[in-house]
Amino acid sequence: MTNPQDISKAPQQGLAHRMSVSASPTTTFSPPSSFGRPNCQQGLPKQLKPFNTKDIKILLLENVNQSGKDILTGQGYQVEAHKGSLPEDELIEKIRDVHVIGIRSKTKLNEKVLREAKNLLVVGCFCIGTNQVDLEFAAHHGIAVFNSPFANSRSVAELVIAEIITLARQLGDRSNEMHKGAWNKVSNKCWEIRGKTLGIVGYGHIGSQLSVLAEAMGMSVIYYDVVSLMALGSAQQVPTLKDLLSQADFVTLHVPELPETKDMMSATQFEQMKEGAYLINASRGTVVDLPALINAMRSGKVAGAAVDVYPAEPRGNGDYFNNSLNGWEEDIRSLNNIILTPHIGGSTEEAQRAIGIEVADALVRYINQGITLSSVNMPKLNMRSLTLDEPNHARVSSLTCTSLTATTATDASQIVFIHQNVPGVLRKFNDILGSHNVDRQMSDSRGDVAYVMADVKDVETSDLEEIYDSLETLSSRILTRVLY
Ligand SMILES: NC(=O)C1=CN([C@@H]2O[C@H](COP(=O)(O)OP(=O)(O)OC[C@H]3O[C@@H](n4cnc5c(N)ncnc54)[C@H](O)[C@@H]3O)[C@@H](O)[C@H]2O)C=CC1
Ligand SMILES: O=C(O)C(=O)COP(=O)(O)O
Repeated sequence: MTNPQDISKAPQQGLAHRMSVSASPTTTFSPPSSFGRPNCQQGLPKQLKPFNTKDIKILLLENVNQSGKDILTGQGYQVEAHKGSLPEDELIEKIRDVHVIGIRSKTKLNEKVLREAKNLLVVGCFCIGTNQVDLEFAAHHGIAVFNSPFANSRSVAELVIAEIITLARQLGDRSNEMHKGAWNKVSNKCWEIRGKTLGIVGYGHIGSQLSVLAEAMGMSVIYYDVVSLMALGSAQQVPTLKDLLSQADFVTLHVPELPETKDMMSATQFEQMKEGAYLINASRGTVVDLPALINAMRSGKVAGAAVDVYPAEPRGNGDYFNNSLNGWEEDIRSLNNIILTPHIGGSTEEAQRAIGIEVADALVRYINQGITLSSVNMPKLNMRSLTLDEPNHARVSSLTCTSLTATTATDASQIVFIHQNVPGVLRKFNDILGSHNVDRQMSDSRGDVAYVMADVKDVETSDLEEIYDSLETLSSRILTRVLY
């Protein structure tokens, strides 16, 4: 096993001493010795960076689970981890230097921040939602984004089940009263949930899982979604949100943050709800107009609510949460029968451990081998055989976590070229590679960004550098990487 080499200092050694970097305890990825110009922001100074695993700098924010950190440090990457998110100016300062950033739902990677991320190759969202990242800007600048699409779905669904009963029985209020020494035994407006109708808005991973659990407890389930989706059990899709609101005793929201879902529940929609119905929001804070919810609760139209997500959330634990953060005039905390939780829908040991593994594995596969299979903003490509690799992760999870591991099936050098999806690029790409032994090649596009990978056999480092330099001159180029 050779020590990783800094190619910018000793490029001639890259091929002769093929890298087999310290084997990760969790993966069998082909570790790269590689070079590329991760500085993909057009117009910015070029920067040659070696990508030996120990040179990869990773910034993890928002308390990413140890399972993920272990995988990343196991690869030899430099990992800096923070418990909370960072103020934007600090984030900008730090993101300039790193190749990889791992975040959860709070850190906003908007255009302003990403523009500064001159070395950034990839973003790992250690959560489901990716609304906090400007995905298009990232793709256009060669930054792949990965998430964990369903590892915390069950946790959210279980929380919602707990909240349905808690609201129906006013458990929050009774508990608060007891904490203050007040015995208040009431049955007025406390209900069983058996036979009641649950209206699910957004029948995706979470909504459909919830549907099954709710039916098991004797509820009738209706759902509204913008696409026609197969009903699980006896659930029924309704054609409009209004239909759902007029029939549901409990309304629960499971849509992503999108322009179309902003204030999806506002004064008009609260009016359309049944008298004394309940609202649960564990999706995104922007989906509910909270002042309108407060009015609906004060008028008695809405008998209770559970809110897990807010338009503006504190940066980390210990930070004060109050109205001024969101600019509401009325204090949501003064209402009866309202459960307020600090965005904990996906916060279980099981979910966080599974997310840590899934996203860290995706990052390793991308960094080391350019595999974009589960990316949310890049064409999905892989040229390596993937194997299900359970034992590697037994250490971090005894649950159902399996991991797709890329095997080192080739001794070829790999060229990764992210480019604008315009006519003629593949011809130019193949002209550049033409005189070499191209073992395998794959390409795909997603909108106006395209991705091509090629395995090239029996090439000298000097040839790879020439290929690299030639690709860099193409006007369509977004990012070139050479992994070997
Ligand atoms: N509170 C928490 O800790 C967590 C919150 N979330 C949030 O929950 C959201 C939903 O998660 P998943 O179920 O995994 O997403 P998903 O993508 O599997 O399902 C979302 C569903 O919403 C539907 N949809 C989109 N726009 C809609 C609209 N305007 N009207 C009606 N339906 C619409 C989609 O067609 C899809 O079926 C995530 O995007 C995330 O923001 C996710 C995990 C944890
Ligand atoms: O997975 C999601 O989208 C969530 O909202 C959970 O976010 P978190 O990882 O708890 O910040």
